[in-house]
Amino acid sequence: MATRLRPSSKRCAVIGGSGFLGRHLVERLVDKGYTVTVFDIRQSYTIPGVTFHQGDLCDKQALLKALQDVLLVFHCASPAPGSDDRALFHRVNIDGTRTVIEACQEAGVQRLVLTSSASVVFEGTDIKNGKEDLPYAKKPIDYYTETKIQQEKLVLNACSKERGFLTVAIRPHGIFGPRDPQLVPILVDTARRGKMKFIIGDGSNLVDFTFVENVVHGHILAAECLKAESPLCGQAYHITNDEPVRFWDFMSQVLVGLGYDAPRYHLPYWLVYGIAVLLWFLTLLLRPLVAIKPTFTPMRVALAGTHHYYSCARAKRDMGYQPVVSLKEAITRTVESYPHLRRDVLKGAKS
Ligand SMILES: NC(=O)C1=CN([C@@H]2O[C@H](COP(=O)(O)OP(=O)(O)OC[C@H]3O[C@@H](n4cnc5c(N)ncnc54)[C@H](O)[C@@H]3O)[C@@H](O)[C@H]2O)C=CC1
Ligand SMILES: CC(C)=CCC[C@@H](C)[C@H]1CC[C@H]2C3=C(CC[C@]12C)[C@@]1(C)CCC(=O)C[C@@H]1CC3
Repeated sequence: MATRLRPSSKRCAVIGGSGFLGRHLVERLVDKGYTVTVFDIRQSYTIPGVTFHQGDLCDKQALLKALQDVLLVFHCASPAPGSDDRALFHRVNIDGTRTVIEACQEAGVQRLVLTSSASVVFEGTDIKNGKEDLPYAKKPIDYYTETKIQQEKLVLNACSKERGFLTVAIRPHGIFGPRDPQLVPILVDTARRGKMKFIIGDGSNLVDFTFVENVVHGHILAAECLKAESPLCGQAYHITNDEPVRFWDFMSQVLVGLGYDAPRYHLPYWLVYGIAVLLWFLTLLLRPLVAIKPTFTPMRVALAGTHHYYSCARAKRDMGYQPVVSLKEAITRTVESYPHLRRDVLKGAKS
């Protein structure tokens, strides 16, 4: 008679494993000796030993196939925050997460680690050293964030010691690092279009930017500490670099590192915010006629002009979290990883 081997605790699945964070997570898990299955709607790379399942997380049957013999699941899939497709956010982040939970429970998964976001408590006004007990935003800054709130609630409420299904949510903030398709590319594109000359507000607002390897470290620690008797069950944890930095200093360091000028001229915060809101209304009105994507959305202006940094004391206390890469080293490594976005290289390519 064939005997079925017990699933190994070092076998895991990463839903969204083809994305920026997901791929870094997969690489670290492989380094640490995990056997990894990736589930994603696209496959963007190959790594020996990593199995890929291409599918939509809203498809329970496809998920069930990928989750066979898996005891630990990381869920870091989401549509990109820049999308304005509300139906897609709802379908993937809310309905899809419900499907992920059901599939995990049916497949006998024991631990689910969700990548949430620190922005679930952000309403566009200052947050200084915010703790996890801040209430969810009543008026989330955009629809993406609204669906991240619902997603986090679904995952945390599904935690059940009785059923042997444990869940935890990691709330990173401002993830950056090599291969990030958002932060540095948006910044460089804005600079190249001559729109990075201005500092919104007085430039003193502190923000968390978190190096991707620290976010990965937080996820793996959470997975390894998530046990029935641990305080992590059904809880959310901020994971940051624990080094809040002036938003405009961070932007300037990246820009100057890539050969661009740092922004210099100040504009009043409320003026820019007001213009962004007006532009947003205009794009809504004109949507049936033309699709415009403004650089200055209210959300981006709020992110650029307010304090938003979070305490990771809870993660330090409950899982012994400490960032593994300092902000200084993280910025250097990130800048070095984008040689193709350097001003001299892009200029050379044009001429
Ligand atoms: N990048 C950031 O600064 C922050 C990101 N987060 C969260 O971290 C997670 C990962 O973000 P990133 O790696 O930056 O995004 P990403 O866009 O690089 O990766 C997301 C992945 O999810 C996959 N995906 C999307 N819809 C899917 C579906 N229906 N079925 C299967 N796979 C699907 C995509 O193909 C992609 O590979 C997301 O949940 C995001 O909300 C939270 C805070 C900050
Ligand atoms: C800490 C945190 C949550 C960062 C989020 C990352 C992105 C939302 C930022 C990456 C590049 C930023 C950026 C702006 C806003 C925020 C980002 C998109 C501006 C549009 C703000 C207004 C400007 O003057 C230009 C900026 C370009 C870069």
